[in-house]
Amino acid sequence: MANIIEVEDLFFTYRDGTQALKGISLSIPEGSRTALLGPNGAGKSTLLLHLNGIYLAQKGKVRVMGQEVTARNCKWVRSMVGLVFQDPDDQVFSSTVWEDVTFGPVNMRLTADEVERRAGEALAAVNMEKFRDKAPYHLSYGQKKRVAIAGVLAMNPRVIILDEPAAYLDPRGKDTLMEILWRLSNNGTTVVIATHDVDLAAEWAQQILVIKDGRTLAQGDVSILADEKIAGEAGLRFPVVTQIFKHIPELKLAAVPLRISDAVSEIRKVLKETGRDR
Ligand SMILES: Nc1ncnc2c1ncn2[C@@H]1O[C@H](COP(=O)(O)OP(=O)(O)OP(=O)(O)O)[C@@H](O)[C@H]1O
Repeated sequence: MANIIEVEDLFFTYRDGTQALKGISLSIPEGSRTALLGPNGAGKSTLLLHLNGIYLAQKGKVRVMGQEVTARNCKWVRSMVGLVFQDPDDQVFSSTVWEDVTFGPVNMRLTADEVERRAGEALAAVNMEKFRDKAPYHLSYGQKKRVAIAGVLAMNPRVIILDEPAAYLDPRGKDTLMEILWRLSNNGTTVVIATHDVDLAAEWAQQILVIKDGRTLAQGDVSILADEKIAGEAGLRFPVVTQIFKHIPELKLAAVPLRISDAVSEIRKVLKETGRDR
C-alpha cells in the first residue's frame, strides 16, 4: 500500500518557545485505519494541524499524496485531508446545520447542484438529515460532533483525521461514531484518529502510532499496544482484554489478545482443547 501521508523529521516550535515537535517521522498508508496515541502534551494535535496544512513545517517535510505541503498548495491539502477538531464548538459556527455543512463545498466553488448533493450525502452519512434546518447551538454535543464530521465529509477528502473523536460522547454516541468511522474506512477513505482510548484503538485500528515528547516512539500493528516497554515509556495502559489475559498465564495462549473478538476465539479454542465446548 502506498503512503498517502509522509512526515519526515518535522520540527515545530510555538511562538512562546514551546518545542512541540522535535524531529517526528511517520507514514500513513492509503486506505488504512490509524490510531495516534501518546500522553498529554506529546504533540498529537500539533502534528494533526500539520497533516492538513493549517500549520506549515518550520523544519522537515510533510507530504500528502506525494506533494510536499507548502503555503502554495495548503488549500488543496485542506480539501484532500479533512480535520475534525476535538471540540465541535471550534468547528461548527453557522446559523443552521445546512449552512454549516455547505460551507466547505461553497468555498470550493462547486456548482449549486454539487453542493446540494454533497451536503445531503454527508448529513445522511452521519444520520443528521432531519436536523438540517436546526441551529447547531441547539444541538447536543454528540449531534454537533456529527455535524462537524458531515462538514468535513462534504469536502470529499481522501483522508479524514479526527482529534479525540469519542471524547465526551455517551456510549450510544460513541457506537454511532464508530459505525461512521468503519463505514468511511470500508468505502476506502484513509482514517486517522488521535485518542487516549487504548481499547478503542485496539478494536478499530490497523496501524498504531505512539508519539512522545514530539517524536515517534513506535509505529506498527496493534501488537504495539501489548508491548510493556512501549506502554511504560508512553504512559499507556494495556487494553482491558489484554490485562485480563495477562493475569491468566496458565491459559498458555500463543499471543495475548487485544480485541474482544480475538479473546472470544482464544477462549473457545481452550474450551475445545479441554473438552468443555459442549
Ligand atoms: N498555541 C500554543 N502555544 C504554545 N504552546 C502550545 C500551543 N498549543 C500547544 N502547545 C504546547 O505544545 C505541546 C504539544 O501540545 P499538543 O496539544 O500538540 O499535545 P497533545 O499530544 O495533543 O496533547 P493532549 O493529549 O493533551 O491533547 C505541549 O507542550 C503544549 O503545551
